[in-house]
Amino acid sequence: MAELVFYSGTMDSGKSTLALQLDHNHRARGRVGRIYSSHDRAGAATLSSRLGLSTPAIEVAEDLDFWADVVGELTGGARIDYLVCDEAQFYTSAQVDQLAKVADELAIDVFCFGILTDFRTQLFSGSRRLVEIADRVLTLQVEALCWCGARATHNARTEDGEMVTEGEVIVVGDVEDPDRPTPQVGYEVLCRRHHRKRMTAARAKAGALSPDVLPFD
Ligand SMILES: Nc1ncnc2c1ncn2[C@@H]1O[C@H](COP(=O)(O)OP(=O)(O)O)[C@@H](O)[C@H]1O
Ligand SMILES: Cc1cn([C@H]2C[C@H](O)[C@@H](COP(=O)(O)O)O2)c(=O)[nH]c1=O
Repeated sequence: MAELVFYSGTMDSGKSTLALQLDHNHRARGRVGRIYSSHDRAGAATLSSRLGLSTPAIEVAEDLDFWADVVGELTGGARIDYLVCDEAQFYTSAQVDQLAKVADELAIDVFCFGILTDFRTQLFSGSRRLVEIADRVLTLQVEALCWCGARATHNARTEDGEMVTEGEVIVVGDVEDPDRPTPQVGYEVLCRRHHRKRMTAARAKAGALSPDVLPFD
């Protein structure tokens, strides 16, 4: 039985690396895959990892129909054993339904990778649908860490180091180096406690300059 699997984790938790590794392992055993991504940081029609590896991919625009795309390829004589779908949070709910149909009706394994929630802590459309209908939802084992050392569970958007909670849902970007002098729009992974308090690494550093007074709130 083919499966629809959702690998999820915060930004910078190794999802794209795992997607590339999974594709490599399947290809090494003679299986044929089809790779999709959406709004990758390295540009359109690419699946890239921060470890430096990347591969061409089919760009998933809002009007891409996975079912039609895969059936078209098969009808043209291509072989497809599995799909790798990165940045799946950006897919529409209907596209995730199409992926489920591909798994169920065409016996093609579908491996999706993506973040669960946006910078406002709300589920992305694609992730919501995947949580609802995937056969398995797996959390990545390599945990990204908050600046305090706790497991990072939230993706914060920052402007000049300050966390923001309003704006467009999709803004392609990267996790910032907190030591960069004047970062513009970027992302930082935080634990829930520090996301609630809007305490980014930059703010924590600024706060450390004033003496600690009990209670530490
Ligand atoms: N220089 C490095 N050395 C070792 N590991 C690194 C290095 N740079 C990045 N990584 C690893 O790569 C992970 C990010 O991989 P990536 O696949 O791009 O993440 P995601 O797709 O989840 O955003 C980091 O969490 C870290 O484990
Ligand atoms: C939280 C959040 C993220 N994004 C963007 C930023 C990146 O381009 C991708 C996540 O990629 P990664 O491989 O998991 O690091 O998503 C966004 O557009 N909106 C958000 O709220």
